[in-house]
Amino acid sequence: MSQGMIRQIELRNDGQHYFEQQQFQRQEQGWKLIIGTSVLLLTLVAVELFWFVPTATSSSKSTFSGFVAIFGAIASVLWLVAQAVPFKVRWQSVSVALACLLGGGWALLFPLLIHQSHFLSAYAYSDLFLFLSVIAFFSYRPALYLAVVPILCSLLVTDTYFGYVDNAITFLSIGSRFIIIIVVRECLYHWFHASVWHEFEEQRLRQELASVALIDPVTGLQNDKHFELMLDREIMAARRHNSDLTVMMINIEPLRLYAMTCGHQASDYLLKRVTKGLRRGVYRPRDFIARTGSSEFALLLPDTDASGAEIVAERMQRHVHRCCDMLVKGELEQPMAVMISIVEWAPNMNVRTIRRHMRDARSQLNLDEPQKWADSVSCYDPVKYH
Ligand SMILES: Nc1nc2c(ncn2[C@@H]2O[C@H](COP(=O)(O)OP(=O)(O)OP(=O)(O)O)[C@@H](O)[C@H]2O)c(=O)[nH]1
Repeated sequence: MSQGMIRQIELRNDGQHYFEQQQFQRQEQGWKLIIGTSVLLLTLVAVELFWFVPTATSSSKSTFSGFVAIFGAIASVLWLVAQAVPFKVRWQSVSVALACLLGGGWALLFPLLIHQSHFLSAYAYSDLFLFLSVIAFFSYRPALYLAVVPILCSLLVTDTYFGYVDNAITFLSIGSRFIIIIVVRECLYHWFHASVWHEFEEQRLRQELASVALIDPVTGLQNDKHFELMLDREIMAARRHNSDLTVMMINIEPLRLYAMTCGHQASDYLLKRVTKGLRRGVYRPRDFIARTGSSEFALLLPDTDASGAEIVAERMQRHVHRCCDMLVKGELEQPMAVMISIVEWAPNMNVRTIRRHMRDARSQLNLDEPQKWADSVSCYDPVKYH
């Protein structure tokens, strides 16, 4: 879960990119829907033509069979090509090709069947195909129009040519179908757009919350939870590369006394000054500082042994004093004390043992006795302690 969370934070998409991704996915579902619809409708036509229409001539049956064979073969080849090309190309050019083929195929089949067998169910099937094309291709306008316009034209041509209904009514019905297609497409598109943006915002918020949950709100440093994640990561890296790793624990007093005397606002300000001092004390980008308790900080120093860590510790003490001494002296009798314990990692240590050593090192500092507070840098030796 922890690795996943970090990866999620790193993966910051912008909204437009996320929207396009969703459109690609929607398009892929659309092809499946429209191919399934075509197969179903052709099966229905076949069943009706071969078993239920007495007027069906043998030439119309063979026209239909030949047509289905050619149509099916082209659609299958196109589908196979679609699987081989990159997703983005597939989404646009293959959608257009597939829509053109399916719409054109229906538009051609439809007048042929009516002409040869007076197969009037074709009207209902064409309307069903129109309706499902709108649902399938609404997220990509060119594909939608290439699927529906040929069928609308063939309805118009068939009716006008064969004179099934009055011309004016034909134009009116085709026009109204077209208006319905545009309106339904716009509604679906706006609904899709709104829901994708809503989802994106939700995802962004979740990422933000996850990152906030790893940061201490007062100092802006990473918190104890994040420190543990990083400690785990750095232990794995040190083990893999056979390199040094040092963990430093920094207790700063009298932070609690300062908070009790001067209030929380002043104490927050002092904490920010302490943070500034700590940040100035480290130079390497991989060094990781966290606030692990109310007056306790921890520092991870990859590729650094205990003697290197001592150099960093003394530098940190200097910077913290420079940033905070004036502030503390003005309010308290007690001088500022920066007490640092260093734990050097050894290959037999994991997060739990390091944590335990950190606790032991802390207990050696006599933090409960203010008269003993003074600047110190000590290297914790687990062997000596136990
Ligand atoms: N992790 C870490 N180690 C440091 C830092 N500064 C000093 N050290 C350690 O102290 C040793 C001696 O430090 P320096 O006297 O500055 O010499 P250096 O080798 O030029 O240090 P770098 O420029 O940090 O490589 C280094 O080899 C490190 O082990 C620091 O900011 N971060």
